[in-house]
Amino acid sequence: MGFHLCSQAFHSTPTPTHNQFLHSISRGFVRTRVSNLRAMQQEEEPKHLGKVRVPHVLTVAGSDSGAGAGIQADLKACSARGVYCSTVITAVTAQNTVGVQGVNVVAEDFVREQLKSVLSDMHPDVVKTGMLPSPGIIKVLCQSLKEFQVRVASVDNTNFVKEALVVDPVMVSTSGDVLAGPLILASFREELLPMADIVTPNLREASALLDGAPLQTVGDMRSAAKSIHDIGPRNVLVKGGDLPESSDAVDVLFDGKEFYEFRSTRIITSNTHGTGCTLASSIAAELARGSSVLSAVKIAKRYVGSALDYSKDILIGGGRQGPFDHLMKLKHNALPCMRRPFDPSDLLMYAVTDSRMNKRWGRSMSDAVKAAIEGGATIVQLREKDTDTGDFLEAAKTCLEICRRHNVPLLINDRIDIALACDADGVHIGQSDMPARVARTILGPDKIIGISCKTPQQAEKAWIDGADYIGCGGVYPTNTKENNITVGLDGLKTVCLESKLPVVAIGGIGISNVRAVMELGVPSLKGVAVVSALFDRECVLTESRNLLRAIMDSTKAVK
Ligand SMILES: Nc1ncnc2c1ncn2[C@@H]1O[C@H](COP(=O)(O)OP(=O)(O)OP(=O)(O)O)[C@@H](O)[C@H]1O
Ligand SMILES: Cc1ncc(CO)c(N)n1
Ligand SMILES: [Mg+2]
Repeated sequence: MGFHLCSQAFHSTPTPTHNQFLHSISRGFVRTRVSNLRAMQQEEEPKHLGKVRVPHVLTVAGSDSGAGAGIQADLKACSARGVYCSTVITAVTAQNTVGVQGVNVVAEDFVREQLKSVLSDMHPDVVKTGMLPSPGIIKVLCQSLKEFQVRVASVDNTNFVKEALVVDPVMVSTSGDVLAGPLILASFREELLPMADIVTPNLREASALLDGAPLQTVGDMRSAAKSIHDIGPRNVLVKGGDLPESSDAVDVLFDGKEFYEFRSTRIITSNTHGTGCTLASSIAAELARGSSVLSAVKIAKRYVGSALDYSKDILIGGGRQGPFDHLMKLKHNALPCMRRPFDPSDLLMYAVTDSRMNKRWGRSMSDAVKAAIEGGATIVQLREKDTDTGDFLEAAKTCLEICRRHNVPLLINDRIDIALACDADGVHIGQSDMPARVARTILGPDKIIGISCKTPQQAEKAWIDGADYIGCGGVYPTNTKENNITVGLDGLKTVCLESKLPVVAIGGIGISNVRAVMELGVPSLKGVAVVSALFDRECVLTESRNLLRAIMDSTKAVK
């Protein structure tokens, strides 16, 4: 009740919006005129100065308690595509991987109130509809769209356009559950479809919208698309996810003139719950970002295919049809050995690989890594300057398995692409590589970033840019790096004293001089990084054991 009292504020006539402005202008000028208007609004309202308007989809759909389809799928798909998503909920379903156990329809007046709240204030670029459980709710929706003058701009397949209406005529899900009965067919046909820029029925829904004859071939999908187009929507996409005996997942688009077939390899998986909602909301997201219908469908289909492929082997629920992972993140976090946060003491004995040395001694990258870890390496960096990218990636995946088994972090030198592709724990970058701040944005908040620094100024910048540690050197002359200036023990000490980040010393360090380095005794100095001392030797395991002992002895001596 409290909410209803508060909502009084909304009951005044809405102020003129850019929708009303758009209403008065002709097709084709939409893009420029919208931006002019936005500029005008920003001039009038200084509070908008310096702010950016983000692409925005409003979804009008049902909630799925299992969160694979419906509103939840729409939110995740839009977020994955970098688009804001507001939500008007039409029904709450009790649903899981087994099926739909119950449906609670939201009162028409309250659907109207939600629509008013969003449309009077937030101006979405695209409205996408999903489950509309009653003819009354469809009526309310169509009235609100008209009242707030949504969908007054036109979409054609060449211009960039905003303000589109995407209708996913949810009736029967892939699991066979009926989400909206035949009563709503007439409302779809008579009221909503004629307003739609694109409608996206699956096979059963396309058949229900027509004469009920089942669709069994791509030819049937084409004729259905054409007949549904006659009802009024500008574009029809008939989805073939459920086409029997098809090795491809084929969707057919008809724009009133041409047919387009979108084919992708069918992913063999039972995690397909919500593919339809996801496809429609990602089409809406791409339209909101300014794509044409054709490229929106192409990108959305590619996105659904990648998410299904990524999610093939995830297990959620015990039913026939599981959800998939829209953000493509879950699997990484579920590996048998959970990743732990970076701990500066990981820097104690830091092993850096070198492909030329491994070649010289006839060992693979993964054999070298395994021996170093078994000898006590506390962190590993793959530094492969002359290995082909494909081979590097495969070797990195193998090394990562070894590292995870031993709970040792694995970093990649320079190659952020390789680190992302194999989901390594982080990267180590130099002063002339990708700027650390950009690397942090790409890699996200969790990955470890280390930066090579020779001066206190560089160490300060590394801290500001969000690095986790710095590597300081060369401490001694080394031949693993050409033209490298040697900073010496004094240079190392100066940087360590100033650095707010933990430091690992690097450059020409081995069993003979490690004591001199560790005996500097500066608290930020956490360990030594070594290349030749481990890998340019006959037995990596023995060298690692001996070096670790020397490091431990010298740290004890300091204490
Ligand atoms: N196994 C699969 N592999 C690849 N793409 C698929 C697969 N299943 C569905 N798709 C694609 O997913 C999109 C949605 O199609 P689908 O026919 O499954 O919709 P839907 O039945 O409305 O979905 P749902 O009811 O499960 O939400 C289409 O682009 C389709 O080609
Ligand atoms: C709430 C809801 N909307 C749509 C679908 C279609 O998959 C579903 N299963 N549940
Ligand atoms: Mg399906």
